[in-house]
Amino acid sequence: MFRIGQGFDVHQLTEGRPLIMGGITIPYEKGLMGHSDADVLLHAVADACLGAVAAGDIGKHFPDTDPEFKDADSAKLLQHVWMLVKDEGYELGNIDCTIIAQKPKMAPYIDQMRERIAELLEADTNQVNVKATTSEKLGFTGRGEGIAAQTTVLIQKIGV
Ligand SMILES: Nc1ccn([C@@H]2O[C@H](COP(=O)(O)O)[C@@H](O)[C@H]2O)c(=O)n1
Ligand SMILES: C[C@@]1(CO)OP(=O)(O)OP(=O)(O)OC[C@H]1O
Repeated sequence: MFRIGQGFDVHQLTEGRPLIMGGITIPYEKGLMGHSDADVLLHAVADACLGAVAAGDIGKHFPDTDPEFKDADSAKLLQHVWMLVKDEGYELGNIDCTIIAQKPKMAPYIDQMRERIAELLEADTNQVNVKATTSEKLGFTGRGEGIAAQTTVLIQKIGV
């Protein structure tokens, strides 16, 4: 049995914060603003996983009004989400992610992100794809005001 989920997230770029994408810190003059570490890619992955098991979204599980999640490591949030998926009896089929960012260039860091996401989802790197696109200087991503990420995940029932 298969289930599919999709996730989408946006965070604003600001000075004075590290840029963390897919669990990897990327050298850049700005970082993403948020209650947590604002890892927009891991948030989209977590939302896709929650969607696949009809378990709501990360705001429901980790409210941004809760001081416990202030500056939270999004990798830890995703590990918690993945435990919920596993508890339902599923493993990863595959996951495909898109980062929408005018800058910085993500290409040099894509494989590290794939490896980290695979580790968090207890899967092989070849089950994880991460890609990046600009929005051709259009809209908030194109103006460099923020970064968006979207994800589609397929999970499959273990042993079926
Ligand atoms: N932040 C980004 C955006 C894009 N890339 C890579 O560049 C390719 C071309 O991007 P277009 O938006 O012009 O289609 C894209 O396919 C990515 O490989 C990137 O590394 N980082
Ligand atoms: C992750 C959480 C919780 O710290 O906060 P943010 O980092 O602001 O992220 P967002 O994607 O806006 O929503 C989920 C939040 O509840």
